[in-house]
Amino acid sequence: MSRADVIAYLGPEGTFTHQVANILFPHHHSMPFSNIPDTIQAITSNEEISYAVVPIENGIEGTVHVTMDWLIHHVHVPIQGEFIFPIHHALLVHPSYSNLPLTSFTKVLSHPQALAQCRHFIRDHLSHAEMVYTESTAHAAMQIGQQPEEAWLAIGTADAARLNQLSVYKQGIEDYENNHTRFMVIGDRPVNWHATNQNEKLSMLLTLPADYPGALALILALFSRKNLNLCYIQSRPTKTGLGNYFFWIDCELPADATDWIQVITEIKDLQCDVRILGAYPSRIYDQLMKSGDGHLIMKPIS
Ligand SMILES: O=C(O)C(=O)Cc1ccccc1
Repeated sequence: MSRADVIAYLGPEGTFTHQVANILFPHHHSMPFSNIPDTIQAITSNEEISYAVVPIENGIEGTVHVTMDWLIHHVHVPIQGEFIFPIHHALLVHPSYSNLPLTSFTKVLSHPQALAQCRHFIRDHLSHAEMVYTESTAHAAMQIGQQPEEAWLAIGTADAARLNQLSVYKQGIEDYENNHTRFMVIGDRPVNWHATNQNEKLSMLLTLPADYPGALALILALFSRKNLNLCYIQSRPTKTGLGNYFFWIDCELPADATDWIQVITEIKDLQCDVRILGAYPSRIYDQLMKSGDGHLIMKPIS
């Protein structure tokens, strides 16, 4: 199998990331990894893997810190694309317990992001149950499927219910209706998403010079001067000491944007360290279209 054939995703089968990998790469083989660091690391450690798909940000719970930190500190492989996907959580149960009231369940298992996105539901209906964090939602589904003697619940996808012979106790338990997660595609080669302009977003990591009052404000003004729209900014610890941060910044790149290279030069002139994390296309699930063979494909941008 050649390097370009396999997509790494946060597994096991039936995770949200698996759904995204199938939509983005319908003709590729995919391979599950048991946690986010292993999924990202697979790009450098496993020759078969050409891209890794991982969640990075959610509209309710915010940044997936482990993804961001792994890309900052451990694997220097560029971002090649982003995909925004709607997230609807289902409450999953072993079929023998599907008629029990919620008060009978002693544990609710899921990925920390999923539990956090359903916090209101859990507070209102499952405050008596112990919350158990798992590496992924499908991992939680698998665990309750393997322990039929326990009255436990999992939060995850309806796919995970089917794959683990579970029932859906309740659908759509996320706290807010408009729940989307941003997934990143990491790899060494650009993706081919039928775009006329491949680079629509730019991600970078900045380290501000020490003792330079107003450095961040000056940098943000440089983007503004070139009319580059910032869409995300997040500070993350450098892990070298309290108070030391990297700034992860995303900006939009309009079709005619050539100014960004100049902005980077100007940022560096302020004694700032800049690492480009990727210049890449961004796609939204709701704007996909069906191809001739029934697969969802990326619409060409106009
Ligand atoms: O655990 C999963 O299914 C994942 O793909 C991670 C995740 C968890 C919750 C929302 C979006 C992605």
